[in-house]
Amino acid sequence: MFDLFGTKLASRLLLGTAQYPSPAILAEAVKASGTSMVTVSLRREMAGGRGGEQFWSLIRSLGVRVLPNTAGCHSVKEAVTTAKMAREVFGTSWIKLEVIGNHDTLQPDVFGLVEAARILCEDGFSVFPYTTDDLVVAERLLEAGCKVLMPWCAPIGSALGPVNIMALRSLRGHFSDVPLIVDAGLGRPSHAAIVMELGFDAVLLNTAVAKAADPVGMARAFSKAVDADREAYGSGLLEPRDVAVPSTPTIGRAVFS
Ligand SMILES: CC(=O)[C@@H](O)[C@H](O)COP(=O)(O)O
Repeated sequence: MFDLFGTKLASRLLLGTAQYPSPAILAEAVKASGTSMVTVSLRREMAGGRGGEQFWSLIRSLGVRVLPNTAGCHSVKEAVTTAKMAREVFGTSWIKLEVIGNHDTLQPDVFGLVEAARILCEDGFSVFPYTTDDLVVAERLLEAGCKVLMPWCAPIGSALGPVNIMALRSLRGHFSDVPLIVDAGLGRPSHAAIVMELGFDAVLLNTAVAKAADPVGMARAFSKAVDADREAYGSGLLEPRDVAVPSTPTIGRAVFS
């Protein structure tokens, strides 16, 4: 069980809902993933007119928690306004906060992110900030009132996997009591396995499942990797070493005369 703001989530895999080949495949992938929470972009779906309404009813029918996000927002004002609209539409004060700072890398504007996070936390939101793996930014977000952090492991949609393991390990080491969810850049189940073995609490991903040849199979594969490597982390992984250590006993050798 994964505890977030006093809410218990059965799965440590969070799933995005964009870019699936069809609504039916999205629904099947969500089921196969066993996820307890999906994220939806308020701006993208509201722009969809009637299609948007159908999308909302599909999401509601999945029976999982919804984490609205501010994807597509490039300023503090846009992000704060979108978060407030999401609170009304979904009846939740949980918000995945994105303030994009660069068009090419889609990396967060960390200055705007901290400012928007402060405004929303003061307004009673539970803010899930999509951030970089920068330690100082993480400290500022916590000071702003965030109780959970969502660092990227690589740019959104890149499928590169964890490109800076040292930074991720450092975040985990510094914030042992803060729920840490890797968000964005995961391309394969083995990438999710790596971050779960580092002790991250959960992962959020979208593109790797939605754009797979078989999104349903890939959702299931990610789910297994997340579960397996959370259990591995909790079971005490061996530290690698440079020297050989015999794994069979060296006493009681047979004596030949
Ligand atoms: C779905 C969502 O919120 C994305 O912004 C998220 O960051 C996922 O990234 P990937 O598509 O790289 O998994």
